Amino acid sequence: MSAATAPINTFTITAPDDWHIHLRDGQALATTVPHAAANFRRAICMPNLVPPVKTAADAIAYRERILAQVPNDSISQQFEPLMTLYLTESLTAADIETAVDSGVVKAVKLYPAGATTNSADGVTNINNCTDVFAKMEALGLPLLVHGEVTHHHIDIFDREKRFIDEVMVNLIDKFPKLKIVFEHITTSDAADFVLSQGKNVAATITPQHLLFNRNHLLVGGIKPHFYCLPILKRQSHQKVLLDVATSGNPKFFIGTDSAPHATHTKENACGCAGCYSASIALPLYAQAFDSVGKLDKLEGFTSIHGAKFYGLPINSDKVTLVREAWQVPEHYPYLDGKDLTPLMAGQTLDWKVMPFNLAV
Ligand SMILES: NC(=O)N[C@@H](CC(=O)O)C(=O)O
Ligand SMILES: [Zn+2]
Ligand SMILES: [Zn+2]
Repeated sequence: MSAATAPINTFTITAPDDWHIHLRDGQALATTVPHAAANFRRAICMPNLVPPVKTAADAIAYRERILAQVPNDSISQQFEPLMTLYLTESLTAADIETAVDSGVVKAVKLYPAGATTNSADGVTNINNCTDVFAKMEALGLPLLVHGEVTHHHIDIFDREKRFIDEVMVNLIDKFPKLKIVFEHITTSDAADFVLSQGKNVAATITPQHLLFNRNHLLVGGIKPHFYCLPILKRQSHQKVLLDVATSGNPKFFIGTDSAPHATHTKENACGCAGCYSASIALPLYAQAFDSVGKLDKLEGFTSIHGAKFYGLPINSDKVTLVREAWQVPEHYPYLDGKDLTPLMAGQTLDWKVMPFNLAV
């Protein structure tokens, strides 16, 4: 075999961040924070707690609860939780100023009411948020969007596309300079839409939407651990997501959407939406990029593009990935005597993050 075709077996990249994670609260933090802190230097922490993170004061208090669970080792100690506010129709422009002044709030999250887990307090009429959007646009505070319409008559597989047509287009029309992250995009429509917009519009992509499609969820029996929102789409969409993620375009970056739900709430007649991936996300992304021969584009996606979009410095330290097969744990302890089943539980992955013991 010539040197040019020899597979890469170990490589080192700038330490990654996660621009979309759910750490939950209370006892859940004892499981989720060590995984996040071992694998990411910074993480945008989603505000869909019960009750949600609605004010700068809530965000400051939540940040302290997260920091209290960061392990003592030198890698984890670098972990910086970046906080978000949950957009409600009662949030005001003054609240946005307070949030920016706090220094801990880095974005505001828009959940259409009823679109996903803990979104009941979200936005019903986006026109009630114009003052908030104007202030965010003026101050450069990003709006993070769960982009799905919620009308009962719209097919679940069409909800992202309909959101683009019915909401995103108008939003950008009214606030052309607003920084927007279209979170966890799942369709070629969303990828094309982001590509067609200016630099202020970017997108996160989860590992599951790069590696899987709806066949993985539904063929040969229903697989609740592949169920998340927005739902996995057909393979043609997966392919486009993989194309844009591995293209080197800075509009697309990591956002694991790691979203823990206790095993019994997913393996259930009415199973919760969300895949837990914080402990395995980097190997999963490596696997996805490797599958199309684009490992050289991984670092931009995991460690550079997001920081630049948020106007934050690039991490100065590095992580090493090694090509070595290992088995994902069947579960992790979670909450009081419950457990948490990660994505790919019991399956073999090709890549390990070093130091391995810390990461998983
Ligand atoms: N992605 C999911 O399926 N679930 C997330 C919510 C979200 O990000 O939409 C959760 O909080 O469980
Ligand atoms: Zn979401
Ligand atoms: Zn999410």
